[in-house]
Formats: sequence, structure tokens, C-alpha cells
Amino acid sequence: MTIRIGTRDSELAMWQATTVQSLLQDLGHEVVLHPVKSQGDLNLTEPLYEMGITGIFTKTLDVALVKGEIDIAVHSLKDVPTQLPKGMVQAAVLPRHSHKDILVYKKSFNPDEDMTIATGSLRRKAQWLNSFSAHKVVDLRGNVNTRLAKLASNEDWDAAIFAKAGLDRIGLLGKLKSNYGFEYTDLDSFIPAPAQGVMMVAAMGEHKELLNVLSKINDFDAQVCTTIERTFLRTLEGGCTAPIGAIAIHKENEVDFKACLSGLDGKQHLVVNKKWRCPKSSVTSSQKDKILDQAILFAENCAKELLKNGGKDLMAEIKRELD
Ligand SMILES: NCc1[nH]cc(CCC(=O)O)c1CC(=O)O
Repeated sequence: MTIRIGTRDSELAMWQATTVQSLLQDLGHEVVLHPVKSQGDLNLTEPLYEMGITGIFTKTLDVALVKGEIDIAVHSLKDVPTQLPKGMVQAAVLPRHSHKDILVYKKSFNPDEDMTIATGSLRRKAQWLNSFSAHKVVDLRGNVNTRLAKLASNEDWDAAIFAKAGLDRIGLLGKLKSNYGFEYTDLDSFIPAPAQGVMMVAAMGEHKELLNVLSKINDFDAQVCTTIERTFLRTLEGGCTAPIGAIAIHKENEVDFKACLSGLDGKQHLVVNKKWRCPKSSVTSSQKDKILDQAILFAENCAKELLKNGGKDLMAEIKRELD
């Protein structure tokens, strides 16, 4: 069986696809990369929507996967909608890289001064304004390289926010200074996007033999943590892209979970922080299924608690403002 991995042409997407390629080659499989042309910024057409293909970052590869042009797609899990397209499954997640957001800045960073921060993410904007309400936050989109270039060329912008994992994967974290003259600092008080720093492999559910191969590169710890984060997201969101952060960290026999829902202007910021007991040592596959079921219940309860404590009203307000 030759496994065809679909790839898009951004440097990060290529890195992620080749990483999965070499993991599978190490297991003795023949793996080829299959470039998939981006369908640009076309709006989702009716049939795509009916297939359940909704993610703006993931739809190009998902279409190729559903059509059978490729066998697997590699995604950043944080870009993947919580509801997967019909017939598609999460076949594996890889061990997590850094979950952190970082501030990439030009001059020495003094938050007491007026600053203009660039980000296209509602979550990052809200969390930044929650700490620094006097700052200006401007929109910044595009792939990682494009965003760095835009920051460099815009004299009015002081800094931009990135996922540390994305820059690290393509070797840019250590080159920010030499390539652009930028510095960076970890935003330790930020709560990252659910599943930030985790890559996932998607495949079609009927390919049992392939799923069995992919299960060998799955990292159970990352699966438990991202299941909690994405269940929290799914329970809260109701199909709306609200500023939601969630991070689960497995230490010893305990998962430390922290999550937040912010108002769009960052003034309101609701946080839940709970610990959950969960064995870290190796477990059998039936124990794994049980742990995942319990992880889902735990995350649903965290979301319900937040909804009860002001989250429901805040979600309604956010939906009104985004419409
Ligand atoms: N939405 C873009 C995106 N999707 C995944 C990553 C980084 C890698 C990751 O979080 O796994 C990024 C870039 C960023 O947020 O700066």
C-alpha cells in the first residue's frame, strides 16, 4: 500500500506533511506527497457544505480526501472544525509542540506606551486588549511567512502575535533576529487556541488497514489533552467563532485544564481552571477508550459551568456582534 499525503504549498503545510511522511516511512511504508492546489478564497459552495466541509484552512485537503485523490491529510488540529466532514476521522495526533502564543516585536517592548499589535485572531485580540486596553489591534492575515513580511514592511505596526509551534517547525524562531531584526517573548498569561501546537492526520473511516497503520503514530497524551480542549470548544461554540482559549496539560497523574471565553473587546474575560485525575503511565486500549470518554464528560462539565457563570450571556452578545 502506497500512502498518498495531500499537501498545500505553504512552508508550514509542507513541513507538516513531510514530517508525517518520514514517520510512516520509518515504519516501513511507501509514502508519496501529492500536491493539492488551493481553491483560493472561494466561498464554500453548497455541495461542500453538504459534505460537512466547512474549515477555511482545511477545506482544500478535505475535498481531495473525500474524493479519494489522497489517502491522508495533515492539518494543524487547531484549524480543524470540531465537526469533521462526513466519513472522515481523526486517525492520529502527534506529540504536542509548544502550545504557547508569542509576541514578535520590533523595538524594545514597553506595554506602557501606545502600541499597535497585528493579529487576525479574535482570541488573540481579545486577550491582548484584556491586558492592554489602550493599545490598537489591527488585522493581519496570511500564512506565517506572509505575516512576518507584512509586519516587517508596515512601519505603523510594533508587533504581531504568532503560535510558537508554527515558527519553530519551519526553523524561523531562531532566525527572527537575523532575518527580520525581530525579537520575541512568550505570552505566558495567554490561553492558547484549543489544540494549538498539535498536528493531526485525517483519513476516511472506511480505510481500516490505513487507520491501523496511522494508530501507530498516535500520541495518546496529546489525544487526551486535545479531546478535552476541543470538547470544551464544541460545547461552548454552537457554530460561532468566538474568542475561546483552552489548554490541558498532563502532569503526573493529573490534567491541569484552563480555558476562557472573552468578549470581543477583551473587557469581559471568563476563565475556568480545573484539575482532573488521569493516569499518565501506559494503559491498555480498553482503558484508553474509558479515559477518552471521561475526558469528554470532564470537558463538557467545564463548559457547562462557564456557560452558567456568565458564559451564556456573553456567547449571545458575541453572536450578535459578529452577525
Ligand atoms: N491559523 C494558522 C495556524 N494554524 C496553525 C498554526 C501554528 C501551528 C499550530 O498551532 O499547531 C498557525 C499559525 C499561527 O497561529 O500563528
